Amino acid sequence: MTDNKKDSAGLRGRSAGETALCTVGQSGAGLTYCGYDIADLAEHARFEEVAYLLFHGELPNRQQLDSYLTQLVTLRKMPDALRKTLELMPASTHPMDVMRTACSMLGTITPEHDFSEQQLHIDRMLALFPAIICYWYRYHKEGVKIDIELDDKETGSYFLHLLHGRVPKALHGDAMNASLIVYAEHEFNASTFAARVCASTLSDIYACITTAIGTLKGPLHGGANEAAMAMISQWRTPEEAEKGILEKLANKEKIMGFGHAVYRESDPRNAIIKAWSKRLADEHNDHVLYPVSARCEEVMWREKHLFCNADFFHASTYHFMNIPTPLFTPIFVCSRLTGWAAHVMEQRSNNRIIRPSADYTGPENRPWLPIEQR
Ligand SMILES: CC(=O)SCCNC(=O)CCNC(=O)[C@H](O)C(C)(C)COP(=O)(O)OP(=O)(O)OC[C@H]1O[C@@H](n2cnc3c(N)ncnc32)[C@H](O)[C@@H]1OP(=O)(O)O
Ligand SMILES: O=C([O-])CC(=O)C(=O)O
Repeated sequence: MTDNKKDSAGLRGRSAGETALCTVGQSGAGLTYCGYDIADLAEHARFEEVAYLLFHGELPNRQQLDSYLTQLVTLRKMPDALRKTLELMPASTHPMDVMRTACSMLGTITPEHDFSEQQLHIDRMLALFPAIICYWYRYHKEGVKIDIELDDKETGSYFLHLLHGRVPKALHGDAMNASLIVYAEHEFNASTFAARVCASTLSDIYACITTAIGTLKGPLHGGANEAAMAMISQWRTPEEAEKGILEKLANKEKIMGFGHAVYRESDPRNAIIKAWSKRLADEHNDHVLYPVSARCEEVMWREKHLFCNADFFHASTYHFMNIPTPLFTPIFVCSRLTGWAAHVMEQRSNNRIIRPSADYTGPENRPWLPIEQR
């Protein structure tokens, strides 16, 4: 039998290539995008500035940012065939399957013929992804065909406007902006690595992003924010939360939104998103969800030395903005698309097909056995 929990399982701790996009967990620099600290970006930048940084390696100046924002607004045009596909998908479809299918479908309508076109395709996805999920959601849940060609300049406010049918409060636009920034990029995480593997075969950009969406869906990766919401919404008081967490730990259950493959002591994004959760909890006069979440954090640290990752306080943050739980991971897609796309471009710029080896653990060579003798 294989020891499938050996230290190297899951390629943990092994370098699988180079990147100039991001550092994760280096001492003295918890998380940086192209050399900029995540705390500075989340406090001072707009998400589209960060997207530009990841795509071009440098922050835009005012004129570059303005023209990029305008370009993204002009790309908010849903092809008819995609609109019809969204209407045809069953209301019971998992929202991440909507994203995955719509991305793939977009690649049939506006295929990437040549890598020289990559930036336009990436920008089109960035412009359209919020509309894809909100159009599908509101069509199936409310029976309305929403107008997606709104003129909100920023992706986060645009998403909330599409979802709720009104211009969001500035506070909520800012919370979404910070959320999109902290989710944008994270080195060789599973979905990004999957995108790079796909890119390394010289496949097209829609194939790479579709691969990444499928990989992000799982509860051990992007799906953890929804799983965390499902968990915390069971509890009405911090005491109930403490009891519930202790029971889960006793049953050897994984607690979603805790732990990380790279960070050991804390996830630098947690302080940022937790602060947003607190601001929104105060705005809502909440005395349940935030204290319950804070108690989970305390108990997990005390019992297991496990800390909240980027997903945990996203659950309450999104909930306070009245975002339905099934849309949490699709929002992650709208953001991480920037990191995925930047990695695809980086892979393409210095490509060799990614093809590691495996340590064989199967039977020794054996003679062929005719079917009658088995
Ligand atoms: C955006 C993101 O993708 S962030 C990650 C989102 N995912 C989650 O929140 C899911 C919950 N967390 C986990 O499953 C894990 O912590 C992962 C997948 C993130 C990382 O997995 P690994 O790198 O294997 O974790 P690590 O090596 O630190 O695990 C050490 C031990 O802690 C345990 N552990 C890790 N996380 C948790 C958790 N959330 N709850 C309970 N126990 C945990 C592991 O089971 C392991 O114990 P074992 O050796 O007895 O099996
Ligand atoms: O890096 C990882 O393993 C998971 C991830 O995508 C993140 O934390 O944002």
